[in-house]
Amino acid sequence: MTASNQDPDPCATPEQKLLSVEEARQRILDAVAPVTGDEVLPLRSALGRVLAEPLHAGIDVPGFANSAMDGYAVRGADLAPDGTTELQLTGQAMAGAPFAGQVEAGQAVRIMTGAVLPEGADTVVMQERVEVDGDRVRIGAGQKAGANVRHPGEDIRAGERVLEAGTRLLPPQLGVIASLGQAEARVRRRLRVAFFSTGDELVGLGRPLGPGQIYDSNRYSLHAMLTRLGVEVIDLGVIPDTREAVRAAFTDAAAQADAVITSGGVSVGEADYVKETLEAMGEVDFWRIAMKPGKPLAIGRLGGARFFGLPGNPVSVMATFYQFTQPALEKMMGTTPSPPPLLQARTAAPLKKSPGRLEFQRGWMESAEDGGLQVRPTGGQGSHLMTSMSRANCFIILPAESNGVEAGETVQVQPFAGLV
Ligand SMILES: Nc1nc2c(c(=O)[nH]1)N[C@H]1C(S)=C(S)[C@@H](COP(=O)(O)OP(=O)(O)OC[C@H]3O[C@@H](n4cnc5c(N)ncnc54)[C@H](O)[C@@H]3O)O[C@H]1N2
Ligand code: MOO
Repeated sequence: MTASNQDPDPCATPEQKLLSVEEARQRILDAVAPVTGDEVLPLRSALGRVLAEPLHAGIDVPGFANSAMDGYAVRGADLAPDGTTELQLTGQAMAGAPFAGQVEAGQAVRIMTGAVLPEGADTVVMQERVEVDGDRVRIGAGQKAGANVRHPGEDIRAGERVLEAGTRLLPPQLGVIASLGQAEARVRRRLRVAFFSTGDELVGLGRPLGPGQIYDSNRYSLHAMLTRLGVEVIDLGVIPDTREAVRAAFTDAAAQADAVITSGGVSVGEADYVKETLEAMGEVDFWRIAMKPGKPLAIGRLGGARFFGLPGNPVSVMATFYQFTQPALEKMMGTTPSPPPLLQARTAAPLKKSPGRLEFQRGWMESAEDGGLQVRPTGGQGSHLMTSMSRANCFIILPAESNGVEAGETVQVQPFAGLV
């Protein structure tokens, strides 16, 4: 927090009231609703989809009492509390091939993990605790009656509501549904999201750059974020900067999508056709948010579709998508937005910041030697500098009023990714 950290914020406009990130997120969430429509899908096609109705169990899981260990099924009452117990081996129970008889007093049955617990037995002694000599089984002292048995319905009871409507079907949920023997799930229809880029400086990949031109990279990061979110991606390409082309693109997008996303053209620059067309065709608000990157944002409606006009700078696109668009799209998909948890980490390097806007700096967090979390910035923090984003695994979130952080101070971090 030295004076040298207080570089002036080039985007600071103190005369204007900026919306807080929290207020903007809440307003956007309040404005959207889940889309209607569902379909039945085989489980293998349902990854990432949202359950349209609660899922009830048709069977108990486990369906029968079974062994948690490879060992010997016995009657607990036979186990001598202080000495060795000697029993007679009378058969075997394999997973999928139950023992047909009954375990009587003084008897034991060889049993494998997952095999049905034979009638009469209520306990499994793991084989490491047992000596076998022909058909004699000797069990050491200290084995507990009732041990190593998995009970019917211990995980799921028939009739129970196992998953709520709105649950995202990820690997654990698909595993649970499969354990119930259900081959299909009723899920919400896929959300349709159209997006395109505008700007005469933008060139598609693989073409040579003319003077003042840049490659259209935002459409690729947007495509990737939308694909990971699990929506139907409608990529309308780069739209030329003419009134007719922009109008046609918006009409096309609104006709086929639930949400339309653009990047660029939402700040105070010379009026381009995006702003003009939006105002003519829909209801759109241009907001200024107290965050960096990502101050300007256009939010509204275009025909039946929701509109998200993200700022053009490449890091701003990603930061505003993660903070605003993703939660809104998740709500439209019928699920509850689940932002990554906010963690505390010690910064390994000083972090520059001017007071004014909440900042989402890009960082790399990892476990420190003392077991805590440590984070360091990944490079230049300008909203046009994508390499610092590409080397990061988290945002370092610095409060609006902060004027920088010294190495060793604790900061808030938000990881980019969870487990698949
Ligand atoms: N006088 C002011 N100027 C700016 C302000 C301000 O408050 N007053 N805000 C700045 C901030 S913050 C941002 S963010 C940008 C946002 O501007 P726009 O959303 O209008 O975006 P553009 O001007 O169209 O583009 C900004 C920047 O991003 C590049 N860009 C645009 N599209 C793409 C794309 N598809 N792929 C890669 N890069 C793209 C574009 O070339 C510009 O460099 O405004 C500041 N200015
Ligand atoms: O806020 Mo802008 O999005 O810094 O570049």
